[in-house]
Amino acid sequence: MGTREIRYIENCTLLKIDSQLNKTKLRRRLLKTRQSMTVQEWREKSDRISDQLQNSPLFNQATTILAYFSFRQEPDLSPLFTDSQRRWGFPRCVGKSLSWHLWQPDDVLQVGEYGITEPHPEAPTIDPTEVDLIIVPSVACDRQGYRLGYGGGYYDRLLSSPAWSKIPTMGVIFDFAYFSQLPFDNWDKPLQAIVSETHLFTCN
Ligand SMILES: Nc1nc2c(c(=O)[nH]1)N(C=O)[C@@H](CNc1ccc(C(=O)N[C@@H](CCC(=O)O)C(=O)O)cc1)CN2
Ligand SMILES: Nc1ncnc2c1ncn2[C@@H]1O[C@H](COP(=O)(O)OP(=O)(O)OP(=O)(O)O)[C@@H](O)[C@H]1O
Repeated sequence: MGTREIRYIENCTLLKIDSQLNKTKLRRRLLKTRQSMTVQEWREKSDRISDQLQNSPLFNQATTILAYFSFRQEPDLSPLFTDSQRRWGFPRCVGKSLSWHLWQPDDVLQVGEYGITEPHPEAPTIDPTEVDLIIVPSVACDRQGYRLGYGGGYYDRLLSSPAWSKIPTMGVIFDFAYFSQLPFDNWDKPLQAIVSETHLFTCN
């Protein structure tokens, strides 16, 4: 291999490390901002996000929706989960993957890995062919639909697998976490839409 190729590979490696460092720094800053919201501000903004969702065609056309239980002051969409016209699925962390289970109000919940609320492992599982929409919890999103998560790669892996990759995805954030451009890596898969308390963005 010539010097030029070696330099190219070194530069790619450096760019990759740099993007990871930037992601880590940005993640830390945004999580701090999110957790500095008062509970009242969090409740009000979360409810406005639920209203925005209910105005979106992707949401209105969906019967089976994958969502999440709010953790670390993520937008709390739980008022929507009582809508009995829809089927709601929630994730359990199983090793490096997510397993998806149906959940209805009054079904038992438990605390899983990372302290996140999860459905019971024996709750009925959901197959990707049944899913109309994946609501993706995000630390930040950008105009192109790129997303910053907690760094576990769970949604990156899910959305890169053929069975799941065709399902429409919608990122959920508060306005302060919307950017024109986030650092991204070659494994990141852009989202189709993003919802915040004031906007419903369709990504290119
Ligand atoms: N509400 C909710 N549920 C979710 C997700 C989410 O983003 N939100 N996930 C979306 O993926 C999965 C959980 N992913 C997570 C990944 C990492 C950490 C975490 O605490 N990481 C440590 C660093 C760990 C390390 O360095 O290895 C940290 O941030 O301190 C938490 C959740 C599944 N369930
Ligand atoms: N398709 C994939 N297959 C295998 N590993 C992957 C894949 N996508 C991402 N990863 C791994 O996951 C790790 C986390 O990636 P990244 O920092 O982009 O996470 P994130 O998007 O913030 O997290 P999450 O998806 O859990 O919310 C990376 O170390 C990466 O190597």
